Amino acid sequence: MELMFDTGNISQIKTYANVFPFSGVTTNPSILKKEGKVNIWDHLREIRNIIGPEKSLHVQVTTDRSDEIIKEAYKIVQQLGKETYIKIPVTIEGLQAIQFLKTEDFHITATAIYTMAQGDYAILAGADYIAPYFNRMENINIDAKAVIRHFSHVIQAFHKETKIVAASFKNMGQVMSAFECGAHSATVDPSLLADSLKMPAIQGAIDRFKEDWESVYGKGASFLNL
Ligand SMILES: O=P(O)(O)OC[C@H]1O[C@](O)(CO)[C@@H](O)[C@@H]1O
Repeated sequence: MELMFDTGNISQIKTYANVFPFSGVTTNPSILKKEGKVNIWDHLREIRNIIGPEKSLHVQVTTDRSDEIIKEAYKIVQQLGKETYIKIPVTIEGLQAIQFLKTEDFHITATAIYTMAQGDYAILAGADYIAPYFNRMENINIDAKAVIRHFSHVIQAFHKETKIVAASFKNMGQVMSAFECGAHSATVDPSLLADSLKMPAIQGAIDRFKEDWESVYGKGASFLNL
């Protein structure tokens, strides 16, 4: 089970990097748009520096033709390191690029996945991760859970190495459902993760512990001053 941060925001990554046990950072052009017209290589290098060498960084290509996608992949690894995951939408051109890049030992995250067929092609092409779009599938009445269960079954039944990084979440219920259906990983906006710890019931329980403790040992008492 893995959690990834679905953000390109430096301060958000810094804030939550020491809070959540995360495995990597995923970006796409829409996520990076939110940062404005930054120097993109400096920005992505800074993300890499913050998360360190062990965690994965997923960067999406911005072109459509397979030859351009391949060139972009080379440029991305030249700028950010060979361990960078190249995110490629599963289209005819994208699939062609994925197959080629796997022969060159690139790390690939196949993305923009709405259907079982798209994911299956990417698994067969040797993608390291496939990213099914949970919320976007639900928005158009595709059964996201069935799609993820299908990928999980295919990967296990045919002994494939591909991992499912479920993506496009609008609430934590969707994230938990994705894991229950067999996703290995989920990429989530860190503020959604933080919100899941801010429930009034959690704070209520903590307040009660404090109240009980202080009723015996006095206000402000803790193991530090007893
Ligand atoms: O529907 P949304 O929130 O735009 O999400 C699209 C998803 O696509 C991805 O690019 C897939 O990895 C994620 O970064 C993102 O979660």
